[in-house]
Amino acid sequence: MPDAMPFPDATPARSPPEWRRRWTMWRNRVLGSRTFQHWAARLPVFATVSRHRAARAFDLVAGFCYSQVLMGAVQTGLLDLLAKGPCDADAIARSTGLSRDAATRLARAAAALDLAEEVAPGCWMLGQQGAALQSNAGALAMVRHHTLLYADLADPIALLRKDRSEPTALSTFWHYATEAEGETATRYSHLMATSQEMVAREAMAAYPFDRHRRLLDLGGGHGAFIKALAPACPALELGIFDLPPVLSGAASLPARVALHPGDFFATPFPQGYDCMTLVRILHDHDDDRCMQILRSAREALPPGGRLVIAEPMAGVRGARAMGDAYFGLYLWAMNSGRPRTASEYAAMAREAGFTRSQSLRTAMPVITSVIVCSY
Ligand SMILES: C[S@@+](CC[C@H](N)C(=O)[O-])C[C@H]1O[C@@H](n2cnc3c(N)ncnc32)[C@H](O)[C@@H]1O
Repeated sequence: MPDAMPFPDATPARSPPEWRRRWTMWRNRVLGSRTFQHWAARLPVFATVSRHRAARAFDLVAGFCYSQVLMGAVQTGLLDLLAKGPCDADAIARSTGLSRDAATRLARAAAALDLAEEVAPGCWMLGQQGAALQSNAGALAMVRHHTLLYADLADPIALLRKDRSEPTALSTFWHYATEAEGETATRYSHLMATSQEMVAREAMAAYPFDRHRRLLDLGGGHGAFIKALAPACPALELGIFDLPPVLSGAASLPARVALHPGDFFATPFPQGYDCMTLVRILHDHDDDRCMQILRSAREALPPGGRLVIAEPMAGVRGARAMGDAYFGLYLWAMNSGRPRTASEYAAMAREAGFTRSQSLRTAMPVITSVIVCSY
């Protein structure tokens, strides 16, 4: 039975202080005034800010189109093609299977978004954003995977109205991925593994895992995190806990890695590990299930042991759009889980029996934040 939880989104709403209400009303009236907008765009100091705001507003309006240009550039192989060298519209058309006109339109759109660069009239190479993305297999896998998310978001109101009561494209994918044997489990674990490298790098930079003797990665999939950790911590004994069909696909693991097939919600976690990691696990689960995982980890860890939680979190300065807008809707569409703030995790960890939680800084909170819990 799910516990009655004190944490969820149902935190009682409070009214803002009167000054805050008045100030926000006034500010919004001014910013929404056509006269103010007209003058602000022309006054020397205001002009830069106002142009920047206008561009941001347009990005919000047009963001879906930009994402589809990126999807087109990835799925047609345009980014891969441009990585090889300069191409004109005919070469792009031949390689992508588009007409010459369509190829030109896509290349120009990609150039406007810095995915491509027109290095001579009618001739394109990779742009700066394109170069960064094209070399990042994890980001490209996520872009391709977004076809499912966009299918669910085609009618966002309908998605929100369903209140997570009906299957969605994303929930079906994740459901089969964790329940099914074979091809789907492999496809899902591959997606996770390719996007794992950046997360592992950030987590390892934030926390000294080599201070431990034995580490268990809970929900470790095919072992991408463990494989990243192993060379950096040669003395660490390692283990992975995951569902049996997922673990059966794990390959090329170092000999010192023990596999523990099991289910978070039915199998006690193995004992004897002084560090456990939850990398991109908890945000996938609703609060009751999240508490079950935290309690099981607390029971299996010895006093002084550490639970390291690494995932993108909500309410992080500089990464709020990712936490609350992207993951908020992604996890809604998945019909499970929610992005949480570090203080929500600290409260949940306390409830599970941990007495200390510490948030560690990461250089790229858009990729992951890190919290360490102990008792
Ligand atoms: C989002 S993936 C994260 C994988 C990996 N930690 C990473 O960051 O790449 C979630 C992982 O949790 C595992 N998982 C999901 N439900 C589980 C359950 N009930 N018991 C054990 N593992 C589970 C999945 O098989 C998958 O490997």
